[in-house]
Amino acid sequence: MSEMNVTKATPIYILSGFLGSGKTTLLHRMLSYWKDGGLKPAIIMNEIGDVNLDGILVDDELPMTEMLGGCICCTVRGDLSMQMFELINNERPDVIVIEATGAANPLEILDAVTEVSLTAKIDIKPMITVVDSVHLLELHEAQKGKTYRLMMEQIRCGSILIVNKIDRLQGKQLAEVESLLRHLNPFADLLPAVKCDVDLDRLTTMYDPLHRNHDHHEGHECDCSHKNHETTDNDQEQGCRHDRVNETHDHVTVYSHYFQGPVNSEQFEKFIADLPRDVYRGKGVLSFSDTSSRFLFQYAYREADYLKIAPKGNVPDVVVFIGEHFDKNKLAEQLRQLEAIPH
Ligand SMILES: Nc1nc2c(ncn2[C@@H]2O[C@H](COP(=O)(O)OP(=O)(O)OP(=O)(O)O)[C@@H](O)[C@H]2O)c(=O)[nH]1
Repeated sequence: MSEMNVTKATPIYILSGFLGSGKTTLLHRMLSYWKDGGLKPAIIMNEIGDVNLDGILVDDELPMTEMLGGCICCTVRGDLSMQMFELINNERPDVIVIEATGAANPLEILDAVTEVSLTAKIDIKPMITVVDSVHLLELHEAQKGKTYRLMMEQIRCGSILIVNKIDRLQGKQLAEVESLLRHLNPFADLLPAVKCDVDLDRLTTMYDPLHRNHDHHEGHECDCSHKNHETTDNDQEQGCRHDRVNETHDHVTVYSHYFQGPVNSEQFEKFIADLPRDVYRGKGVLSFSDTSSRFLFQYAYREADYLKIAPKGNVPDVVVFIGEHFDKNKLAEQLRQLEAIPH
């Protein structure tokens, strides 16, 4: 067993939410909360532009990695693994919080973050989406455009929805926003707030950390302006897609399994072949009891791929699965059984 297998997993919080919704406001609250609790948080800030104005206000003593000039869900995505690996190894933070750009597609961020599981032991916490309640109501009225579609995506992927800026709502508008959010994402917890002032004890402990909501049929819809997406007549169609999506509130689950020891390759391949259809993505680094090399494992659309690798440093043996509604306890049990087989 490598040393990494016994080190504690670093909790990772992902803050999603549309531009100006209040992510940085929440980030500051979370950082103060952890610091007051004697913990060392680290920050990964992502900006599409080349300057990180939000970062200027972050306490100098806290480790911060700035990923500028692109969106972590697409253009600078490849850098995330390395940056997070270095942050964990060099700074040994107690917790990492990632503030994504408002234009980022949340499932793509999740996919990028799970890649880090292959090099460092991490515990991906439920995604927190900050919703600008006023902006949501406005966009919902129009029900079209990329902004609306991306906001819907961020709402669907959040396990916790912070219903922010309620000071700017009037009359029955809060009830209206809450009902809309419950309709769009019946699985999430709603936390109404002004300036993201929520109970952080609750925020950091609530919910099953491995469950999220998502409909993956939507595909990648990053709204980064630098990617030159054009607004088309299809934007009207996206309003229709939104209705379709509402019928299928799929519940995205991530399961990371850090192996205690090598497993038999044929049995592992059989386990993969028998994976439920609801598991649609897998990746990992594996040591097999019957091969001398280690392997990088990839799984997508029911195709598995194994590539011989010789990773440098303490790379854990791990597999990560992303899917909808699959029973992660069952997968965990099956993998434990594979580990228990004598070789
Ligand atoms: N009225 C009101 N304003 C708020 C609230 N929360 C945040 N703001 C303001 O909204 C603006 C944007 O807040 P940020 O926390 O920077 O939002 P963000 O999501 O990080 O913004 P980007 O980094 O541009 O994506 C700031 O001027 C905040 O002071 C709120 O509950 N009510």
